[in-house]
Amino acid sequence: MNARRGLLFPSQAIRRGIERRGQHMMRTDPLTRFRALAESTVIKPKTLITGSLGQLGRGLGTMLRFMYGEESVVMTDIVKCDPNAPDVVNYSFLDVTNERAIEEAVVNNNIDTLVHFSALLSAVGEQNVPLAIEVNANASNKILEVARKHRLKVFIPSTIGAFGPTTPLEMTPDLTIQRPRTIYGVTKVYNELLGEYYAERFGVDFRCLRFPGIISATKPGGGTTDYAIQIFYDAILHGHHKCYLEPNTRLPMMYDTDCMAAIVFFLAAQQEQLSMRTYNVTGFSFTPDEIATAIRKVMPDFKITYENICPIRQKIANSWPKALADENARRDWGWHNDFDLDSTVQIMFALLESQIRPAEQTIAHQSA
Ligand SMILES: NC(=O)C1=CN([C@@H]2O[C@H](COP(=O)(O)OP(=O)(O)OC[C@H]3O[C@@H](n4cnc5c(N)ncnc54)[C@H](O)[C@@H]3O)[C@@H](O)[C@H]2O)C=CC1
Ligand SMILES: CC(=O)[C@H](N)C(=O)O
Repeated sequence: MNARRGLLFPSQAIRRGIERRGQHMMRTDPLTRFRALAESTVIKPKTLITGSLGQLGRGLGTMLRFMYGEESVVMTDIVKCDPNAPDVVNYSFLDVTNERAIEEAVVNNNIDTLVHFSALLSAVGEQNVPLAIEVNANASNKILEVARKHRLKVFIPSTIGAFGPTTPLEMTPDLTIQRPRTIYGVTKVYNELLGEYYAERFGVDFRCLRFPGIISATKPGGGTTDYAIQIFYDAILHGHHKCYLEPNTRLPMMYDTDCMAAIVFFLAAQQEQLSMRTYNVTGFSFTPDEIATAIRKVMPDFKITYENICPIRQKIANSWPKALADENARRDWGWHNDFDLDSTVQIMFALLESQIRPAEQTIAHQSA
């Protein structure tokens, strides 16, 4: 499940991704929105990202650099980073289970905003429950304490995994039953409640978005929605994806750039605009059968088969919302998504073709 570690990673930088995203965005205009937001921000944020070498961290680091400059981001994680990785800047080791180390990084870098991405996702969390509690819950106590002491804005993402089988699963609202049955979900509900408590009790500017599965041209970290990324790698490399979920499993998803937009626009919103601290945001919903149909519009011979259903991930997926209601985010701070399923398929093919094909050509050249 930790497939990202040994597999293709976006090599020729996110720079190329940003350019391509930019071309694509000209149609829908978010790049202009990002620029306009940056230009209208008088005091540029200085952000420390934990778990920044994961699926979401590199993209956010790139977006923040693009908006606020090279020195606006400090990227941290516990894994070794390729010194030539063009999408990683100002990188240092930071284990979020160590409160003193978090505090030192904040003080030494004059940080005003913490984005806390470190986590074990839903499937890997089930394989190591004590570690999931340590990283997903106990580390959040430390992050919030540092935020309280140093008066930081703090963003901790939540997830559709914070809901469970007793939640109304069609158009799930912000406030509803939350009885998740995974350790991932339990710790995410804890984060939501603890952050809201710190906001109320100590005035910490805590902000949280419940994301659906995020689709990006970066390898995923061991979740239930990972198939919706792996399917593109498999399509390009093999023309065939063996899906671990059943064909009619409907889940909400969102394209990467919309996820980054949600974070930067939510963080830039004035506190008075926010009627809540934890909002749902979403893109679009589909089943494995439906994404396969969308891929066939680009690759008519693409095949999907359902030979290796994963009982753990299937059970988790069955307990998650099929679609999220996000009208509160839309109303309060102007959230909207720009990407639908078809535009996500198009941009994923464009980005992954440029990652994978040159790598294949290099290998062919070396072995000739
Ligand atoms: N990717 C998705 O579809 C979604 C992600 N989220 C949330 O967004 C956040 C980021 O997710 P991803 O980037 O996908 O996760 P990921 O699994 O790709 O990355 C997590 C990172 O945390 C790091 N980490 C683990 N233990 C650590 C420790 N002790 N100290 C510091 N870093 C540590 C890992 O090395 C890894 O790079 C997570 O909180 C996740 O719950 C929420 C909903 C959807
Ligand atoms: C939706 C998520 O939180 C994540 N992608 C997972 O599947 O665990």
